[in-house]
Amino acid sequence: MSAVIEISGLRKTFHSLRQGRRVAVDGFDLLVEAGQVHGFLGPNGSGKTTTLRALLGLVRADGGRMRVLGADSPERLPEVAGRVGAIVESPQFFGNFTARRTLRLLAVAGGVPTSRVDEVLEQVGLLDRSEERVKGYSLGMKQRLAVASALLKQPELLILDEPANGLDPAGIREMRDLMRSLSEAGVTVLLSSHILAEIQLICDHVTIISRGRRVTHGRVDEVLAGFDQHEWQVRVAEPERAVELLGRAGLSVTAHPDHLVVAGVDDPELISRTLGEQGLWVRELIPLRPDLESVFLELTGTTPHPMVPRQLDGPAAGPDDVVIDLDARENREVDA
Ligand SMILES: Nc1ncnc2c1ncn2[C@@H]1O[C@H](COP(=O)(O)OP(=O)(O)OP(=O)(O)O)[C@@H](O)[C@H]1O
Repeated sequence: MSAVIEISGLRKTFHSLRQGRRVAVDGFDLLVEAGQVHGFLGPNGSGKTTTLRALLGLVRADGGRMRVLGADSPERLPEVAGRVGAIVESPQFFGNFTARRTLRLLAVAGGVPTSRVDEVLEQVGLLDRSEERVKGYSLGMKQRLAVASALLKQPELLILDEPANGLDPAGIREMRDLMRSLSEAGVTVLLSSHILAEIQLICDHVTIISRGRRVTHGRVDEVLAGFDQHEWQVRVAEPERAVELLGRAGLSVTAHPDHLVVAGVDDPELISRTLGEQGLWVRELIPLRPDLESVFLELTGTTPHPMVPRQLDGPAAGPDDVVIDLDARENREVDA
Protein backbone atom coordinates (compact mmCIF):
# COMPACT_ATOMS: atom_id res chain seq x y z
CA MET A 1 0.00 0.00 0.00
CA SER A 2 1.32 3.46 -0.80
CA ALA A 3 1.89 6.08 1.85
CA VAL A 4 -0.44 9.05 1.55
CA ILE A 5 0.78 10.94 4.62
CA GLU A 6 4.22 10.42 6.15
CA ILE A 7 5.35 12.44 9.15
CA SER A 8 8.52 11.67 11.04
CA GLY A 9 10.03 13.47 13.99
CA LEU A 10 7.75 16.51 13.70
CA ARG A 11 8.54 19.22 16.26
CA LYS A 12 6.84 22.51 16.91
CA THR A 13 7.36 24.89 19.80
CA PHE A 14 5.35 28.06 20.29
CA HIS A 15 6.86 31.04 22.03
CA SER A 16 4.71 33.72 23.56
CA LEU A 17 5.43 36.56 25.94
CA ARG A 18 2.60 35.61 28.30
CA GLN A 19 2.95 31.84 28.34
CA GLY A 20 6.61 31.44 27.45
CA ARG A 21 7.80 28.37 25.57
CA ARG A 22 5.25 25.69 24.73
CA VAL A 23 6.30 22.44 23.06
CA ALA A 24 3.16 21.52 21.11
CA VAL A 25 4.55 18.64 19.02
CA ASP A 26 7.57 16.72 20.22
CA GLY A 27 9.06 14.32 17.66
CA PHE A 28 5.75 13.02 16.35
CA ASP A 29 5.41 10.28 13.71
CA LEU A 30 2.37 9.43 11.58
CA LEU A 31 1.85 7.11 8.63
CA VAL A 32 -1.43 7.03 6.70
CA GLU A 33 -1.67 4.63 3.79
CA ALA A 34 -3.96 4.75 0.75
CA GLY A 35 -7.51 3.61 1.44
CA GLN A 36 -7.35 3.99 5.21
CA VAL A 37 -9.87 5.79 7.33
CA HIS A 38 -7.36 6.85 9.91
CA GLY A 39 -8.35 8.23 13.30
CA PHE A 40 -5.98 10.77 14.87
CA LEU A 41 -6.82 10.71 18.54
CA GLY A 42 -5.61 12.71 21.48
CA PRO A 43 -6.85 14.69 24.46
CA ASN A 44 -7.41 18.44 24.19
CA GLY A 45 -4.11 20.24 23.74
CA SER A 46 -2.15 17.13 22.75
CA GLY A 47 -0.97 18.59 19.43
CA LYS A 48 -3.46 17.31 16.82
CA THR A 49 -4.36 20.63 15.25
CA THR A 50 -0.75 21.84 15.32
CA THR A 51 0.31 18.64 13.51
CA LEU A 52 -2.36 19.06 10.83
CA ARG A 53 -1.57 22.75 10.43
CA ALA A 54 2.14 21.99 10.03
CA LEU A 55 1.37 19.24 7.52
CA LEU A 56 -0.66 21.65 5.43
CA GLY A 57 1.89 24.45 5.62
CA LEU A 58 -0.32 26.65 7.82
CA VAL A 59 2.31 26.81 10.55
CA ARG A 60 6.06 26.41 10.21
CA ALA A 61 7.49 23.26 11.83
CA ASP A 62 10.76 23.47 13.77
CA GLY A 63 11.93 20.03 12.68
CA GLY A 64 10.94 16.72 11.14
CA ARG A 65 9.95 15.46 7.69
CA MET A 66 6.50 15.49 6.16
CA ARG A 67 5.20 14.17 2.87
CA VAL A 68 1.68 14.36 1.42
CA LEU A 69 0.88 12.10 -1.55
CA GLY A 70 4.61 11.66 -2.04
CA ALA A 71 5.43 15.39 -2.10
CA ASP A 72 7.59 17.00 0.59
CA SER A 73 5.54 19.36 2.69
CA PRO A 74 5.36 22.30 2.77
CA GLU A 75 7.85 22.90 -0.09
CA ARG A 76 6.10 20.82 -2.76
CA LEU A 77 2.59 20.95 -1.31
CA PRO A 78 1.25 23.14 -4.14
CA GLU A 79 1.95 20.27 -6.57
CA VAL A 80 -0.52 17.98 -4.79
CA ALA A 81 -2.87 20.55 -3.22
CA GLY A 82 -5.50 19.88 -5.90
CA ARG A 83 -5.75 16.26 -4.71
CA VAL A 84 -6.19 17.11 -1.03
CA GLY A 85 -9.33 18.36 0.72
CA ALA A 86 -8.84 19.67 4.23
CA ILE A 87 -10.83 21.39 6.93
CA VAL A 88 -8.50 22.27 9.72
CA GLU A 89 -9.68 25.68 10.78
CA SER A 90 -13.49 26.01 10.92
CA PRO A 91 -14.43 27.62 7.64
CA GLN A 92 -16.48 30.78 7.97
CA PHE A 93 -19.40 30.98 5.56
CA PHE A 94 -21.49 34.04 4.67
CA GLY A 95 -24.67 33.62 6.71
CA ASN A 96 -26.84 35.26 4.07
CA PHE A 97 -25.71 32.94 1.30
CA THR A 98 -27.42 29.65 0.60
CA ALA A 99 -25.34 26.45 0.62
CA ARG A 100 -25.67 26.18 -3.14
CA ARG A 101 -24.49 29.75 -3.71
CA THR A 102 -21.62 29.24 -1.27
CA LEU A 103 -20.44 26.13 -3.06
CA ARG A 104 -20.87 27.68 -6.52
CA LEU A 105 -18.64 30.54 -5.45
CA LEU A 106 -16.01 28.18 -4.08
CA ALA A 107 -16.20 26.02 -7.22
CA VAL A 108 -15.66 29.01 -9.50
CA ALA A 109 -12.83 30.33 -7.31
CA GLY A 110 -11.18 26.91 -7.30
CA GLY A 111 -11.59 26.26 -11.02
CA VAL A 112 -13.94 23.31 -10.38
CA PRO A 113 -16.90 22.70 -12.75
CA THR A 114 -20.09 23.99 -11.09
CA SER A 115 -21.74 20.65 -11.96
CA ARG A 116 -19.85 19.33 -8.91
CA VAL A 117 -22.00 21.48 -6.61
CA ASP A 118 -25.10 19.31 -6.74
CA GLU A 119 -22.98 16.16 -6.54
CA VAL A 120 -21.33 17.21 -3.28
CA LEU A 121 -24.62 18.53 -1.87
CA GLU A 122 -26.08 15.11 -2.53
CA GLN A 123 -23.03 13.37 -1.07
CA VAL A 124 -23.29 15.22 2.27
CA GLY A 125 -27.09 15.01 2.37
CA LEU A 126 -27.77 18.74 1.98
CA LEU A 127 -29.39 18.77 -1.45
CA ASP A 128 -32.92 19.25 -0.03
CA ARG A 129 -31.81 22.20 2.11
CA SER A 130 -29.41 23.79 -0.35
CA GLU A 131 -31.61 26.85 -1.04
CA GLU A 132 -31.75 27.85 2.63
CA ARG A 133 -29.49 30.50 4.08
CA VAL A 134 -26.51 29.15 5.93
CA LYS A 135 -27.25 31.29 9.01
CA GLY A 136 -30.32 29.13 9.62
CA TYR A 137 -28.30 25.91 9.52
CA SER A 138 -27.64 23.74 12.54
CA LEU A 139 -24.04 23.08 13.57
CA GLY A 140 -24.23 19.64 11.96
CA MET A 141 -25.45 21.12 8.67
CA LYS A 142 -22.61 23.67 8.74
CA GLN A 143 -20.13 20.86 9.31
CA ARG A 144 -21.57 18.99 6.36
CA LEU A 145 -21.34 22.11 4.21
CA ALA A 146 -17.68 22.38 5.23
CA VAL A 147 -17.09 18.78 4.18
CA ALA A 148 -18.95 19.47 0.91
CA SER A 149 -16.60 22.38 0.21
CA ALA A 150 -13.59 20.12 0.76
CA LEU A 151 -15.07 17.50 -1.59
CA LEU A 152 -15.61 19.88 -4.52
CA LYS A 153 -12.31 19.02 -6.18
CA GLN A 154 -12.82 15.26 -5.73
CA PRO A 155 -9.84 14.84 -3.41
CA GLU A 156 -7.95 11.57 -3.02
CA LEU A 157 -7.15 12.58 0.55
CA LEU A 158 -9.52 14.25 2.98
CA ILE A 159 -8.17 15.72 6.22
CA LEU A 160 -10.74 16.75 8.81
CA ASP A 161 -10.00 18.26 12.21
CA GLU A 162 -12.69 17.29 14.72
CA PRO A 163 -15.50 16.82 12.17
CA ALA A 164 -17.88 15.51 14.82
CA ASN A 165 -17.14 18.27 17.33
CA GLY A 166 -20.30 19.77 18.78
CA LEU A 167 -22.62 17.43 16.88
CA ASP A 168 -25.55 15.69 18.55
CA PRO A 169 -25.75 11.89 18.30
CA ALA A 170 -27.80 12.04 15.10
CA GLY A 171 -25.28 14.45 13.54
CA ILE A 172 -22.41 12.18 14.54
CA ARG A 173 -24.17 9.22 12.95
CA GLU A 174 -24.64 11.17 9.72
CA MET A 175 -20.98 12.16 9.76
CA ARG A 176 -20.02 8.54 10.30
CA ASP A 177 -22.14 7.37 7.35
CA LEU A 178 -20.61 10.10 5.21
CA MET A 179 -17.05 9.05 6.09
CA ARG A 180 -17.91 5.44 5.31
CA SER A 181 -19.35 6.28 1.91
CA LEU A 182 -16.27 8.39 1.08
CA SER A 183 -14.02 5.55 2.07
CA GLU A 184 -16.01 3.14 -0.10
CA ALA A 185 -15.54 5.60 -2.97
CA GLY A 186 -11.76 5.23 -2.52
CA VAL A 187 -10.98 8.44 -0.60
CA THR A 188 -8.28 8.17 2.08
CA VAL A 189 -9.52 9.95 5.21
CA LEU A 190 -7.57 11.30 8.17
CA LEU A 191 -9.80 12.61 10.90
CA SER A 192 -8.85 13.95 14.28
CA SER A 193 -11.20 13.51 17.17
CA HIS A 194 -11.54 12.86 20.84
CA ILE A 195 -14.88 11.05 20.33
CA LEU A 196 -13.44 7.62 20.82
CA ALA A 197 -16.47 5.43 20.33
CA GLU A 198 -17.04 7.07 16.97
CA ILE A 199 -13.43 6.58 15.91
CA GLN A 200 -13.78 2.93 16.83
CA LEU A 201 -16.82 2.64 14.58
CA ILE A 202 -15.58 4.76 11.68
CA CYS A 203 -11.85 4.14 11.45
CA ASP A 204 -9.83 1.08 10.50
CA HIS A 205 -6.52 2.58 11.69
CA VAL A 206 -5.67 4.86 14.55
CA THR A 207 -2.75 6.93 15.85
CA ILE A 208 -2.96 8.20 19.41
CA ILE A 209 -1.03 11.32 20.41
CA SER A 210 -0.38 12.56 23.91
CA ARG A 211 1.75 15.55 24.86
CA GLY A 212 2.91 15.94 21.30
CA ARG A 213 4.14 12.36 20.94
CA ARG A 214 2.72 9.24 19.36
CA VAL A 215 1.82 6.76 22.07
CA THR A 216 0.35 4.02 19.92
CA HIS A 217 -0.68 3.34 16.35
CA GLY A 218 -1.88 0.55 14.12
CA ARG A 219 -5.04 -1.20 13.01
CA VAL A 220 -7.84 -0.45 15.49
CA ASP A 221 -8.43 -4.16 16.12
CA GLU A 222 -4.70 -4.79 16.70
CA VAL A 223 -4.36 -1.85 19.07
CA LEU A 224 -7.34 -3.17 21.01
CA ALA A 225 -6.01 -6.74 20.95
CA GLY A 226 -2.75 -5.47 22.44
CA PHE A 227 -4.69 -4.33 25.47
CA ASP A 228 -6.88 -7.42 25.76
CA GLN A 229 -6.18 -9.08 29.10
CA HIS A 230 -8.59 -11.92 28.35
CA GLU A 231 -10.78 -10.99 31.27
CA TRP A 232 -14.17 -12.42 32.12
CA GLN A 233 -16.87 -11.05 34.38
CA VAL A 234 -18.33 -13.86 36.47
CA ARG A 235 -21.38 -13.96 38.74
CA VAL A 236 -22.02 -16.87 41.09
CA ALA A 237 -24.13 -17.46 44.20
CA GLU A 238 -21.13 -17.91 46.52
CA PRO A 239 -18.44 -15.48 45.34
CA GLU A 240 -16.07 -16.08 48.26
CA ARG A 241 -16.01 -19.80 47.61
CA ALA A 242 -15.59 -19.15 43.90
CA VAL A 243 -12.55 -16.94 44.55
CA GLU A 244 -11.02 -19.75 46.57
CA LEU A 245 -11.74 -22.42 43.96
CA LEU A 246 -10.54 -20.34 41.03
CA GLY A 247 -7.41 -19.26 42.94
CA ARG A 248 -6.67 -22.88 43.80
CA ALA A 249 -6.94 -23.71 40.08
CA GLY A 250 -4.19 -21.14 39.45
CA LEU A 251 -6.43 -18.47 37.93
CA SER A 252 -6.04 -14.74 38.60
CA VAL A 253 -9.29 -13.56 40.16
CA THR A 254 -10.39 -10.20 41.59
CA ALA A 255 -13.52 -9.76 43.70
CA HIS A 256 -15.77 -6.76 43.01
CA PRO A 257 -18.90 -5.87 45.05
CA ASP A 258 -21.30 -7.81 42.84
CA HIS A 259 -19.10 -9.86 40.52
CA LEU A 260 -15.67 -11.41 40.01
CA VAL A 261 -13.17 -10.70 37.27
CA VAL A 262 -11.02 -13.60 36.11
CA ALA A 263 -8.03 -12.61 33.93
CA GLY A 264 -5.73 -14.43 31.55
CA VAL A 265 -8.27 -17.02 30.39
CA ASP A 266 -8.70 -17.75 26.67
CA ASP A 267 -11.46 -20.35 26.94
CA PRO A 268 -14.28 -19.56 29.40
CA GLU A 269 -15.02 -23.27 29.72
CA LEU A 270 -12.10 -23.40 32.14
CA ILE A 271 -13.95 -21.08 34.51
CA SER A 272 -17.34 -22.78 34.31
CA ARG A 273 -15.78 -26.26 34.62
CA THR A 274 -13.61 -25.30 37.60
CA LEU A 275 -16.66 -23.99 39.46
CA GLY A 276 -19.20 -26.52 38.14
CA GLU A 277 -17.10 -29.50 39.24
CA GLN A 278 -17.45 -28.25 42.80
CA GLY A 279 -21.22 -27.72 42.46
CA LEU A 280 -20.98 -23.96 41.98
CA TRP A 281 -22.96 -22.91 38.91
CA VAL A 282 -22.05 -19.87 36.92
CA ARG A 283 -24.92 -17.40 36.56
CA GLU A 284 -23.18 -15.02 34.21
CA LEU A 285 -19.97 -15.16 32.20
CA ILE A 286 -19.21 -12.06 30.09
CA PRO A 287 -16.02 -11.35 28.11
CA LEU A 288 -14.48 -7.98 29.06
CA ARG A 289 -12.98 -6.64 25.86
CA PRO A 290 -11.07 -3.35 25.84
CA ASP A 291 -12.58 -0.50 23.86
CA LEU A 292 -10.70 2.38 22.34
CA GLU A 293 -11.85 4.62 25.15
CA SER A 294 -10.15 2.57 27.86
CA VAL A 295 -6.97 2.26 25.74
CA PHE A 296 -6.98 6.00 25.10
CA LEU A 297 -7.53 6.85 28.76
CA GLU A 298 -4.76 4.53 29.84
CA LEU A 299 -2.25 5.71 27.24
CA THR A 300 -2.90 9.39 27.64
CA GLY A 301 -3.22 9.30 31.41
CA THR A 302 -6.60 10.97 31.34
CA THR A 303 -8.57 8.30 33.20
CA PRO A 304 -10.99 10.19 35.45
CA HIS A 305 -10.60 9.60 39.18
CA PRO A 306 -13.26 10.41 41.77
CA MET A 307 -12.84 13.95 43.19
CA VAL A 308 -10.06 14.80 40.70
CA PRO A 309 -10.98 17.13 37.83
CA ARG A 310 -10.52 15.53 34.42
CA GLN A 311 -7.01 16.09 33.17
CA LEU A 312 -6.29 17.65 29.82
CA ASP A 313 -3.02 17.16 28.03
CA GLY A 314 -0.63 19.92 28.94
CA PRO A 315 2.00 21.10 26.51
CA ALA A 316 4.69 18.54 25.78
CA ALA A 317 7.54 18.55 28.24
CA GLY A 318 10.72 20.32 27.21
CA PRO A 319 14.03 18.47 27.15
CA ASP A 320 14.78 19.33 30.77
CA ASP A 321 11.40 18.27 32.07
CA VAL A 322 10.53 14.84 33.41
CA VAL A 323 8.30 12.88 31.02
CA ILE A 324 6.24 10.66 33.24
CA ASP A 325 5.90 7.13 32.00
CA LEU A 326 5.98 7.99 28.32
CA ASP A 327 8.83 5.62 27.53
CA ALA A 328 6.87 2.77 29.04
CA ARG A 329 3.91 3.70 26.90
CA GLU A 330 6.00 3.98 23.75
CA ASN A 331 6.96 0.33 24.24
CA ARG A 332 3.35 -0.64 23.79
CA GLU A 333 3.28 0.55 20.21
CA VAL A 334 1.62 -1.78 17.78
CA ASP A 335 3.15 -1.90 14.35
CA ALA A 336 0.86 -1.07 11.48
N1 LIG B 1 -0.68 29.63 18.16
C1 LIG B 1 -0.33 29.10 19.34
N2 LIG B 1 0.39 29.80 20.23
C2 LIG B 1 0.77 29.27 21.41
N3 LIG B 1 0.46 28.01 21.80
C3 LIG B 1 -0.26 27.26 20.95
C4 LIG B 1 -0.70 27.75 19.68
N4 LIG B 1 -1.38 26.76 19.04
C5 LIG B 1 -1.39 25.71 19.88
N5 LIG B 1 -0.72 26.00 21.02
C6 LIG B 1 -0.49 25.11 22.16
O1 LIG B 1 0.05 23.90 21.66
C7 LIG B 1 -0.52 22.78 22.34
C8 LIG B 1 -1.19 21.85 21.34
O2 LIG B 1 -2.34 22.51 20.82
P1 LIG B 1 -3.23 21.88 19.66
O3 LIG B 1 -4.29 22.89 19.31
O4 LIG B 1 -2.37 21.39 18.58
O5 LIG B 1 -3.89 20.64 20.40
P2 LIG B 1 -5.13 19.74 19.97
O6 LIG B 1 -4.73 18.34 20.25
O7 LIG B 1 -5.55 20.08 18.59
O8 LIG B 1 -6.23 20.19 21.01
P3 LIG B 1 -7.85 20.29 20.84
O9 LIG B 1 -8.35 18.88 20.84
O10 LIG B 1 -8.23 21.03 22.07
O11 LIG B 1 -8.11 21.05 19.57
C9 LIG B 1 -1.47 23.34 23.37
O12 LIG B 1 -0.79 23.44 24.60
C10 LIG B 1 -1.79 24.72 22.83
O13 LIG B 1 -2.08 25.63 23.88
